[in-house]
Amino acid sequence: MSITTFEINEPLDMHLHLRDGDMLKLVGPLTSNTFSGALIMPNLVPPVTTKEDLLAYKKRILEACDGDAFEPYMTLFFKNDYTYEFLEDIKDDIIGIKLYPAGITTNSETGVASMDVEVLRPTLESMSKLGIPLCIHGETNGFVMDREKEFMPIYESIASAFPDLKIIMEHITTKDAVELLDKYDNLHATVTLHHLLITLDDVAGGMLAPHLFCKPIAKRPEDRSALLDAALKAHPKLMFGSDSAPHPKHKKECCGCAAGVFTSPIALQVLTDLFDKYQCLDNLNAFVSLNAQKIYGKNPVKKTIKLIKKDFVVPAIYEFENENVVPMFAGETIPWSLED
Ligand SMILES: NC(=O)N[C@@H](CC(=O)O)C(=O)O
Ligand SMILES: [Zn+2]
Ligand SMILES: [Zn+2]
Repeated sequence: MSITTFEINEPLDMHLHLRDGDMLKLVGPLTSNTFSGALIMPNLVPPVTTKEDLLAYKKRILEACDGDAFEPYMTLFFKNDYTYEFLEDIKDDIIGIKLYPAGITTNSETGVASMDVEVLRPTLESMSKLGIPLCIHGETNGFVMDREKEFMPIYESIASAFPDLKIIMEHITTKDAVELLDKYDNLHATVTLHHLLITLDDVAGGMLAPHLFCKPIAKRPEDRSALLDAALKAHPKLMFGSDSAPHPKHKKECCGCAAGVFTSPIALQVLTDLFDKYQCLDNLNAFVSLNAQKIYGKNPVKKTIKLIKKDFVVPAIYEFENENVVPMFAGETIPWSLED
């Protein structure tokens, strides 16, 4: 008999871009009304690098998510000159520190210039001692389809040099990254919804699909299958991280399209559909909450989201004041809805 209702407890999105200003006011509630918590990326302009900015940003997020039982797990933008004292002082306000190689993705210009372990050693040593997890956007600046694969030796060098440092390979897109997960105890990963669904063909195989363009770019069918296998069995070192990355419509539908797929408002419905199709709904709560709770040692606010197998027509666009954003599956019908 086919399942027609499903419950997700304490859903967590462990990789999320909420932006700021009106965009934050637009997208914040689209996460906070369904998720218990989310790991908030620090790539604002300028990036979040001080305690003052971090706490002020957290306050703006909580205001935007008006009254929802929701916890933003804050991250700091990695700089190689953070002192031990600074990190010790901020450690209880953050869930981790996000490292971007300079210029590799949206608003990462002030990221690190070198991924050499010796160059990064002082900061990583402090983080390791203080128990602060390191989240990484793992791409080189090589050929676009090879950037993540080429980053694997860098993950290996950091994982082996700092065995006590918790490392999260963010938004993995390749079979290589899935395989690396099992090689080092201290390596974990997030995977997005869109990378479980699409390949490069969906982005550029026919008419160009700017709303599916993101970093890292979607890869090959064998990569998608490896990611999907790991997600469907709720591999214990893998967590859901939507990487929902809103950009206004005019920045997506133009020459020089910004990278990022906006999935927050449809993520839980489409994940339910996907896990249902493969008869793996029993593993969905682990993938979307329990694994992250264990990896990060968090005890999220109680929230049960009820889904029903009923068509939902995804809005063509979400708007607030002067901001707007086009979601994945805009204008399409998806088979699962949130219960009203
Ligand atoms: N994923 C993306 O394509 N874009 C993200 C940045 C990132 O997560 O790399 C963004 O902030 O827009
Ligand atoms: Zn990234
Ligand atoms: Zn991201």
